Amino acid sequence: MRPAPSNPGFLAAGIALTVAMLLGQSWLPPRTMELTRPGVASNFFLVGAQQAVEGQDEPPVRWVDVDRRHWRCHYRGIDGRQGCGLTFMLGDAEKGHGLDLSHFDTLHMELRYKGSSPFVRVALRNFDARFSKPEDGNSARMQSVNLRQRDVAKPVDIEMAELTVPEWWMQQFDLAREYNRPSLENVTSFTVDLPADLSGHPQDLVLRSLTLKGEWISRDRVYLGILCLWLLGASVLAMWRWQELRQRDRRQQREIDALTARTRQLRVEQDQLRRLATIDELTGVLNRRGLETALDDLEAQAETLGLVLLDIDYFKHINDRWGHAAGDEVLRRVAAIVSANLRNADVVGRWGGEEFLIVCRCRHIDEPAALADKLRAALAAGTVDPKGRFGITASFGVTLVPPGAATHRAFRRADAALYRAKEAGRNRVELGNAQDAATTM
Ligand SMILES: Nc1nc2c(ncn2[C@@H]2O[C@H](COP(=O)(O)OP(=O)(O)OP(=O)(O)O)[C@@H](O)[C@H]2O)c(=O)[nH]1
Repeated sequence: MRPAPSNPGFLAAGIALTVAMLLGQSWLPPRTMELTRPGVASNFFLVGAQQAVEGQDEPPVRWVDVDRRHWRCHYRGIDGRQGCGLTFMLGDAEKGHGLDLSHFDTLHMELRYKGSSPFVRVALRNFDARFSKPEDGNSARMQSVNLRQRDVAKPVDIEMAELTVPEWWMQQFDLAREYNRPSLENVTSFTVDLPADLSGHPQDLVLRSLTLKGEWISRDRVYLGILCLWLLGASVLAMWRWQELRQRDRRQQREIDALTARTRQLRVEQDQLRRLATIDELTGVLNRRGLETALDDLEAQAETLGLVLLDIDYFKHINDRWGHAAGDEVLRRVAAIVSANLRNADVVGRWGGEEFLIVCRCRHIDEPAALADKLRAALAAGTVDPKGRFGITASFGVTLVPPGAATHRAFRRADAALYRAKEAGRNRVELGNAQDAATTM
């Protein structure tokens, strides 16, 4: 996954985009629609009496030059308000289908007017399917603005928001208020006319241009777009960061798991090494280091201990006669027979060569002495050669370690007793000095 963009980078990009959107909106050329251009309006025609009147050469309302949209009105002998205007039909007005002009803001008009009307009216009709009827052109909502004659002397921009629904139209149709709001979504006609009593005065009008202007994208939409962009950007950034954090979290979790597994493995290996360092590889019982550690622990508990030193008789002879491998096997068997005859709390280890040391908690020398004799009998009776070619015996030196006494001195006594057992003919148990025999708890 690519890294998330930095906050300052994101901010700079957002600001640049915002400025570009605002400038782009104001630099965009305006959206225009020239209503007088051929083909834009579906039709256009004059409004007013266009029939010749008896005794007059010309009709009251007539074209002077239709291509230049130049017309004249002159009502003679007819009082009251008379029509004098030009109407453009938009869309398919007969079916009630007009044009949506809601995106236009202004109407630019160039009109040359000479006449007596103080006002020029600009009006459009919006067909509203809720109440307008195609067969009644007047039922399309009238929306108009009156411009003073001097205001149209030069080109004029009319805001579409200036259009209002005239009172006479509201009264005529008597609709609920919400139907009387101006709207430009379905405009069916556009009219420029004179809202005054024109009788007796000639009116001369040339509509040079009538242009609708608007923005391609309204400022409100640009603001909304900018807001959406910021929200989108912030959401994307937040998601990105969240993903990043999740991935970092997973990565760290994996590292922690790997470290935990490695630590566990190291602990196992350490235990194995510690065990190997204190275990005799050949026999599986403690080695001398293991025995010394066990003795230290037992010594610290300040209890009376019995030491039994075991030495296989004529072991050299076995090696010489049956080979070193047979000697190794004897050592393994002796360790197994001894271990099988001990209590859980007793400790056995190989002190060196063919010599084993047994340590047990006891109250009297009789106890280790009895244990030594039991082992002596077990070894003498046991099968130490798998092929049954020979048997073995062992000699024992037994002594006590009183609470708080040093084991190395006691060990010397046990060794001396073992020596005496060997001297006395082997396959024997000898106790340490007379002091041992007398020691009790
Ligand atoms: N196979 C084998 N032999 C060993 C091992 N360690 C020591 N020995 C042998 O044990 C023999 C001990 O011989 P000695 O000290 O003379 O004792 P012994 O033959 O048992 O005679 P006594 O103790 O007097 O009865 C030596 O030949 C050593 O080489 C071992 O791990 N494996």
